[in-house]
Amino acid sequence: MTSVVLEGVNKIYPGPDGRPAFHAVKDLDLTIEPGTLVTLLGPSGCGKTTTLRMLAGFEVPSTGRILIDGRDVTSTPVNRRGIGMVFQSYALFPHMSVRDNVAFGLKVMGTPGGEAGRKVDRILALMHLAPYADRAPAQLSGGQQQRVALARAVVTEPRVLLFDEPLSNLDAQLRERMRDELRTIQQRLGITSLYVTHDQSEAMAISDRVVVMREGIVEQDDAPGAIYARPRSDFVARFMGKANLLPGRVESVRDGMLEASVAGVRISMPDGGLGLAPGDALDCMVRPEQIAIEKGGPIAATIERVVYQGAYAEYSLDIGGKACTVVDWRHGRLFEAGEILHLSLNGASPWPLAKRA
Ligand SMILES: Nc1ncnc2c1ncn2[C@@H]1O[C@H](COP(=O)(O)OP(=O)(O)OP(=O)(O)O)[C@@H](O)[C@H]1O
Repeated sequence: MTSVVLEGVNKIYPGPDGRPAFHAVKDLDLTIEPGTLVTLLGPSGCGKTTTLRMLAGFEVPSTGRILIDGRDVTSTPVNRRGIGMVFQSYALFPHMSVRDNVAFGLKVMGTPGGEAGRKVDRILALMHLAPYADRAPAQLSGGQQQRVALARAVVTEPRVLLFDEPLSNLDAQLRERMRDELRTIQQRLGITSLYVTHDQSEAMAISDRVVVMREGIVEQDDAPGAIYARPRSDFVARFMGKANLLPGRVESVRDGMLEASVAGVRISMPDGGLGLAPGDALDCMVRPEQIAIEKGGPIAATIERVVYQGAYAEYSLDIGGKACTVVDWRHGRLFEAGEILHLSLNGASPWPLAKRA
């Protein structure tokens, strides 16, 4: 299995006059361990696609190196990097059958007919595409077309697979199914992969590691669970889902844990490496699903807005002038705007986000 390393990579795009104009990727260090899938996640324009295109070979880094299996490929042409790609637009050949689309890369590589046929058949079966082998792409659904695009990318046994928002053209339900299929295939074949998306739930579901980018800089590079539970910045906390930032004050710090008074309740949490000391003010992050609505709970909150979501209800609350969101699926009835709820942080895993002045 293949490793990928981007080392001190910068990309500065030239302006119309040819002079350096836009710093799209800044001092990027990124390692993709063999067989794993790493996702670049971030808002539009943060440099995800530029990074992917540099790894593919479509863009040349302004400075820095790209290594595949320890070999410097920074100036190796696209077709010699052993990379397979899956895009948002499936980019299938419309006049060719599914089988010929999938076989195309093998043909270009000069794989002998018999061997190519066997490889194509194996991939078509693996991807449940065998019944459609003789159809044209236009006779397939969007999901099936994307599966053909994936089959075409993996049949040549690339060392690295790149995905650029591959599911964006699919409707929500199909997107979820394809996401799971894609992950299963990637893991089964053990192909080292880089995946680009701006959808946080897709990133969480599919990745071994998530790299959150903002304005060309890596904000955090971590396992999905760690990024969600222990974000390193306000930006990451909010990008990964709804986050309540509750003000508090540090009471004590010991052995990597701190005790703080948050919304009038004493709770303990990791110190988050923030160098906090007793008396410091802090912002403490608590995810909405970690706050329990509980009779006799110590925090009183007024409901401002209710959004019913079927499986759960989302409540926008006011806690002494501070906005807070809670989700609830335990109670049979919906609470209403204006009602007072009592909340408990028992069972929550709060996380200190920032020291406040
Ligand atoms: N060829 C180019 N010349 C100049 N600037 C560019 C060029 N390509 C991209 N950029 C700029 O670089 C920044 C990063 O672009 P990039 O496509 O990598 O972002 P992205 O995170 O993939 O965004 P999106 O999710 O919208 O695709 C953007 O501000 C973009 O305008």
